[in-house]
Amino acid sequence: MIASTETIAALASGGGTAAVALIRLSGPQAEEVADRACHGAAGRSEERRATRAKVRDTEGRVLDDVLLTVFRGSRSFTGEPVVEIACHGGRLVTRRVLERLLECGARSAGPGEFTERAFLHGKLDLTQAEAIMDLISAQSDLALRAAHEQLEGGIGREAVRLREDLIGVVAHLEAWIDFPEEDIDPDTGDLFLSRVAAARGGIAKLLATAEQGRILREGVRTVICGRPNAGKSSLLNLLLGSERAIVSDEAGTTRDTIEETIILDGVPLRLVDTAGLREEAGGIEREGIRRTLHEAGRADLLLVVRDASLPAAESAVELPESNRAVTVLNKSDLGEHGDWVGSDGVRLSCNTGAGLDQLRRAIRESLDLGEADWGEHAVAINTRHRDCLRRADESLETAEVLLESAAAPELAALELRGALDALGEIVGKVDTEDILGAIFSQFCIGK
Ligand SMILES: Nc1nc2c(ncn2[C@@H]2O[C@H](COP(=O)(O)OP(=O)(O)OP(=O)(O)O)[C@@H](O)[C@H]2O)c(=O)[nH]1
Ligand SMILES: [K+]
Ligand SMILES: [Mg+2]
Repeated sequence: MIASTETIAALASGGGTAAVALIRLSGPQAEEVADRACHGAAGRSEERRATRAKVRDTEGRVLDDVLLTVFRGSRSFTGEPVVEIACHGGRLVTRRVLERLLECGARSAGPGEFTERAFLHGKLDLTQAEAIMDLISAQSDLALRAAHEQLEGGIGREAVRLREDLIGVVAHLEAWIDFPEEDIDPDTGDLFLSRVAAARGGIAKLLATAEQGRILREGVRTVICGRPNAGKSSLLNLLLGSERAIVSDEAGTTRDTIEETIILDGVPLRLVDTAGLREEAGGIEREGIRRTLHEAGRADLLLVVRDASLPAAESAVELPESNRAVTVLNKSDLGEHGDWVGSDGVRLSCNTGAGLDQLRRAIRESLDLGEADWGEHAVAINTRHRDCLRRADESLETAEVLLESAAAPELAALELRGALDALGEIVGKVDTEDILGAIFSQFCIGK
């Protein structure tokens, strides 16, 4: 545990005008600082009980009437003394109260400093600290749920469990290297291998949630593309429920990409309307088409819109390969051209809205993102976790090869330690103490 010497202060609530704002003080002098600003009110107040007080300037004039809550000892969010001050939420009044606290001995907190202190005091692991950010920035109910599960330690626990299993393996292997005369089971080699394989299985499971994690945090990049006048902008507007993009019967209306986010069954979709694709375009339109192809190339999902009242050849488009694409056969209200009979695709009319439910279902199915599919693993890793897990897995893979050949157990042990470090990074812990602890408790070597 690391004791901070400075007391930090910052506005914990949003910066706009509101009825109430929350200012947080944290550090060894939190109570003294509040007492100086409020003439002893913090010291007189009961712990974890909101108490009325007045914040006063140097001349004793009242700056604001506030509610103080004092958290003594380590029973606080940061794990150190904290005073929370609920003041009136005007911009000027919050600024004056905060300035007064700085005059009384606090310093301005840096970004994330309260959470960092909570981590340093062992109140949170790194994944939980990250979950706080996810929680605040969640755009959908599903993202919120994932953030809550991560905050409750879902990912951290799994990383710690994997790591503890491996600590046992390293301890065993190192004991075997250091004390070859000790009784070693002839099956030990196989046992090592099976435990490493089990750890890799656990890592693979977590890694499999990376894509979901990205989608929850960033949304599904959904690019609407097709020939001019197929009804792409009409589709964007229909999905949004507002007339965001210009719709007209003039081919080439949309020149630049337009982006908007919708939530579909708890999953954010970042919809991108694009310029229609056609060969004969020139000038600005050609630049628009270049952008369309660029967007299509980095899409998670393509919505390929075709005017089904026309012959198929008139709405054909060449697009980058995509494993996720939904074909929309638009303008179904005009009657379907014979070319389309029996072909796949969602029949839709942007004019009447007929087929919208089917389209929503088709999108959901193409993404495997139904709420039910997520039930078991609402926790989804972020890119930092993914990088740590990949490194851990690479080390384990090398260790497996070394263990199989039984040629260099020292190198295998080194690789395993590399994996432990990478897993430890996920929760923010890297040390060797626990390996030593495991050796002594399990093997009684010193006897
Ligand atoms: N009848 C009918 N007309 C539609 C439907 N959807 C779009 N339209 C019409 O088709 C024309 C083109 O629609 P847009 O949404 O501008 O088409 P777009 O694909 O965005 O066209 P560009 O931006 O020029 O590439 C407009 O006149 C729309 O009113 C539909 O479902 N039925
Ligand atoms: K158009
Ligand atoms: Mg358009």
